[in-house]
Amino acid sequence: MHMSTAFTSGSKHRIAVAQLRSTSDKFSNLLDVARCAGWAKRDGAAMLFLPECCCFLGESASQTLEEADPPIQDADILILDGLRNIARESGLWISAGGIHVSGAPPHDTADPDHSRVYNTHLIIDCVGTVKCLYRKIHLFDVEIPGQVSLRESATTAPGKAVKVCDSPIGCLGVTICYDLRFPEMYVKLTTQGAQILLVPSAFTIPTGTAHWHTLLRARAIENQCFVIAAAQFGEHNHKRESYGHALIVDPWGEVLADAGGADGGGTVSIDASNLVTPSIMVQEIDLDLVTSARQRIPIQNHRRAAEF
Ligand SMILES: O=C(O)CNC(=O)[C@H](CS)NC(=O)CCC(=O)C(=O)O
Repeated sequence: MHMSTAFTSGSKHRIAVAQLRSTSDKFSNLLDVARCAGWAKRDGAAMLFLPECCCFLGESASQTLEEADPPIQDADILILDGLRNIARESGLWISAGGIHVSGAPPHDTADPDHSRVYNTHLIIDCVGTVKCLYRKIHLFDVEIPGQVSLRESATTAPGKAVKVCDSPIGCLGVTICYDLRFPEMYVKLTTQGAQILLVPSAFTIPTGTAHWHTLLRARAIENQCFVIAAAQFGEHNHKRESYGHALIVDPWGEVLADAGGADGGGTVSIDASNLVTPSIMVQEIDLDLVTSARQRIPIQNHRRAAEF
């Protein structure tokens, strides 16, 4: 079992959670990330959380494949180097909720030219070292007629390993977006010591409107963890728009901060017309709330899954 928090001193930590409108312009996206890091540092945060597609959101499958970062061990990596430099310069730890990394196996091994990417969530420390690399396991292949049509597996190969990562703010359970709908994954992460579940996302508007808050609060309540969900918001290109509502939920299920969306509803902005990207929400979280939620209702001791 992975026990947490060699680094944490005290139970209270300031975090910054970003809401971005990323496009296929990597330099502009990295500038937005750098601005967020500057604000997070100014406001005394220890760690910055970025959404899925934080540095690139493609306009087509072929563009996503062509523009992916090369595998992590290679030298010249535009996005990873940019993120590392931002972490070093700001002294922040960074959760980069999703970047595309090439080198994944093709759909069809008989067609090796058609390779794919891994949708990769990196945890980078304050000196620029990659502390954790998680490859998205559940891929969003969903067709809701007239509303949503996305086939992530056309560009992306699934990962196979769940990951927890120690950090200065606690033990992180590292996931991405659509993983949110698979609760067994979060139980596993919590059993491995996670205190804070990360769900960086680029949710669609119809599915976000119907499910986002409920699913995030459920994962927080049933695992008695904080949930941090950085988010994409707004129009990325003529085909793609995201729901927004970057969220911070405490282990009792209370929404501590909500960045809002086109439907309003945020705790930070008064109304939807005030929403800007990039933006961050800075919030203090207290890990004692994890302990107290687990003392109040000892779910972990009552689990009987092995018996049925
Ligand atoms: O473009 C990329 O490569 C990044 N990947 C995404 O944006 C992914 C797959 S298309 N989006 C989701 O998983 C949305 C899930 C969702 O909206 C839900 O579960 O309802």
